[in-house]
Amino acid sequence: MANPNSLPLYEKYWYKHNYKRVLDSLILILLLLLLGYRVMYVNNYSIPWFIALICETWFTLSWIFTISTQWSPAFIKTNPDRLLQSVQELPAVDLFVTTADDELEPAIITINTVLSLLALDYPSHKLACYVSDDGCSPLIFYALHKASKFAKHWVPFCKKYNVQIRAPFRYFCDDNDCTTNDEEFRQEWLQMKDLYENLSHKIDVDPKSIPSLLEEEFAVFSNTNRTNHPAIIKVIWENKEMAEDGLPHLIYISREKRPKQPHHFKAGAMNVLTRVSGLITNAPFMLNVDCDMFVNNPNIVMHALCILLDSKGEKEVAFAQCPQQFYATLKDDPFGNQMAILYKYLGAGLAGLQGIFYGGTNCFHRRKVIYGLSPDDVEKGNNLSEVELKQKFGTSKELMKSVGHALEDRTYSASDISVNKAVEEAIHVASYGYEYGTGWGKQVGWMYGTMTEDILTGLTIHKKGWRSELCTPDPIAFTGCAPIDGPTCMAQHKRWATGMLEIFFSKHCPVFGAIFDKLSFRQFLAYMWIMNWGFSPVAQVCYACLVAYCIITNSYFLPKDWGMYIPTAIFGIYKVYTLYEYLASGLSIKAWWNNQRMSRITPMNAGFCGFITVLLKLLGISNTVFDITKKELPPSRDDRHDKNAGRYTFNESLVFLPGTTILLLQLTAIFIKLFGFQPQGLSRNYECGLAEMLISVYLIICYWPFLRGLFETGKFGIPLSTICKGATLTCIFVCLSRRTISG
Ligand SMILES: O=c1ccn([C@@H]2O[C@H](COP(=O)(O)OP(=O)(O)O[C@H]3O[C@H](CO)[C@@H](O)[C@H](O)[C@H]3O)[C@@H](O)[C@H]2O)c(=O)[nH]1
Ligand SMILES: [Mn+2]
Repeated sequence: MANPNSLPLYEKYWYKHNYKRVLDSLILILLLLLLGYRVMYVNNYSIPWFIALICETWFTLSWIFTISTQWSPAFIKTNPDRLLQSVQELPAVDLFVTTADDELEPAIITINTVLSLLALDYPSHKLACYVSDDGCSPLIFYALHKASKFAKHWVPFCKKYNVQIRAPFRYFCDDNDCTTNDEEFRQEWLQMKDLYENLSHKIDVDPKSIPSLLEEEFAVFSNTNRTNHPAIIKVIWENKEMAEDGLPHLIYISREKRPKQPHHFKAGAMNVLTRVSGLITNAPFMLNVDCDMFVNNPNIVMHALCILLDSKGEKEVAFAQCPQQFYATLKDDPFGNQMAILYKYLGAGLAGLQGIFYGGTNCFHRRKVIYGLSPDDVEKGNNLSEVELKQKFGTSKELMKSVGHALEDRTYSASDISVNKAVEEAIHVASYGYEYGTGWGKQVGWMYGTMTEDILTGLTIHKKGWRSELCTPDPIAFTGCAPIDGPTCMAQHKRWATGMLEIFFSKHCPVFGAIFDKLSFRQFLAYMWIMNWGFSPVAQVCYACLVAYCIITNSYFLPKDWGMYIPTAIFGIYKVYTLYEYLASGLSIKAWWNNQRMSRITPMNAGFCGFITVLLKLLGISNTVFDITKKELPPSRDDRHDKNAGRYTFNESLVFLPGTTILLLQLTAIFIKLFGFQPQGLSRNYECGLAEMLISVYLIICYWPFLRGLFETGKFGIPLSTICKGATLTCIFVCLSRRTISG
């Protein structure tokens, strides 16, 4: 407990962005004006008019979500030096890492993340690292084994020389040579580099050869495969003496999986981690990271605890989320997925509301909040009866006891813990049947039913009235890898769009949260902003089709007289304004343009497919799955200058079909117009004008990577089958459009 009289452990400051408010409002006024104009003047009750009205109304709503979210940005400053004075004893923190596939998530990446966690600047006996492996991979287990041996040298080295980047692959990457005169350091540095290279060679093995390498340890992995195996929990390293400068416990967990039994993807893995750690260390705080997100600021636990242990924060703040940032990124953000501007404005905007969304990784949670406690319950403590505990948390007596402890803020003392004894019970709570009929995934833990368990879990917490904080120390807390190819970016975005819609069409919909629960109104609008990742693609696709339709049928949907100034002004102001934001953040014009064009490409392909996927799910035709994002080590120095780095790539996936179709449609429309194949005979006032043509050309420019893809082969080309499907859809569209006017 923090001393209530001490100085605040963190303070909040507000940005002054008056110019931004003026521009945001100006665009909103223009959008409303456009809607007004449409209703008053271009009102011809035609289909294009109606579709345009709906799309533009949606764009206006989207803009309201956006400006409300970024209206009052804030940031916080943490004071870790005050922390030690204000608490008697630092609390324990459990560290969770999830991995699920040793091919898409190479073992070397996972162990680097683990090593960076083991080397955190925090008393080691207060930390315990749990790695959940949903792939049940002996390779990951073997690599962790080897990594824990290396850690015995690595962790003291980092602490002795106060190394900042404690993931060895980044520390020893080829831009980072040892250039010091300190001979002792040089020697140790070289030795460490050698040890690390040795480690990476050792784990770079054929997974099939692992059994012989692990011998008796391997017995548990025999006859297992990733979808059919019992729970495996192995203590790889135990800090038996509970030494402050030793190594934290390191525990490997692969929860039980059986064919056809739902396992709820990452959320399921997180719940097993929560239960298993509850039995072993039961720390009041839990940090969770994805396997690629290593620690970039070794002091981060202290910063996060400033928020969570502050006398005010303790009562109000449920979790401290650090931004997702990326290392060794491609220059100028060619895939528009580095999210720098997003965090800067929308992240800060959320920080000024009820709080940042939970992002699935880089987040410090309070265990009791994950166990379902609301701010009102805090004073009361654990008021659950045994029956309720059993109903919510399952039948394990040991677990119920540990939950009771957590809810009452009573922590285990070091002597309570016998890691090996707890493992037996842990295997029980990691079995697939354990959750059956309990509250896991519904009332407590990470929430089920969506591909974006992070947003839903955060929403459930905010709905109870908790707040959250964005923790942005310098240097930044964690960095990970951003996808560097077209298909991976699309798959990731499609999953997000799908997940948002799954939440929206469930009983967890933020609308109910605002009406019946304690979601503040503007936080609700912020959640709508992110839910819109699933809806706005539909409006965008309709608009794009509408443009082509008008050109093909020689009709119009945009104003012809002075009214044309309204959309022109919206477009112009928006472009200049976003460009300014990029330049002011030190980003390039190219980065701005890449993001502009990707904000047309990604939603219209991945987002639109996400929408269709959810539609199919709602109709009961198919179910949604979590496609894991491929993680790659950053390219070496030579490959980085490869001229193809950052070029858009494609694969056979249907996710590229909407974009291909839209491009072909625009090309066909322009062709029809240029060669005069449009139907004639309408009065000039009703004909398709320049404006429709310009939008169509703009879309083609945005789709430049696809246009190139039409003529390329290999991974840079759009597969012929996708082109054929796109062409067929285009023909159907053109024929149907013509029908509407002749018929
Ligand atoms: O069945 C599964 C599937 C995934 N994971 C893990 O979940 C994490 C996130 O998966 P990833 O493929 O890296 O997804 P991203 O798109 O990079 O993840 C973002 O979006 C996810 C929600 O869609 C969040 O869970 C993540 O934290 C957030 O970083 C990884 O560590 C995986 O190993 C599992 O443990 N079990
Ligand atoms: Mn990721």
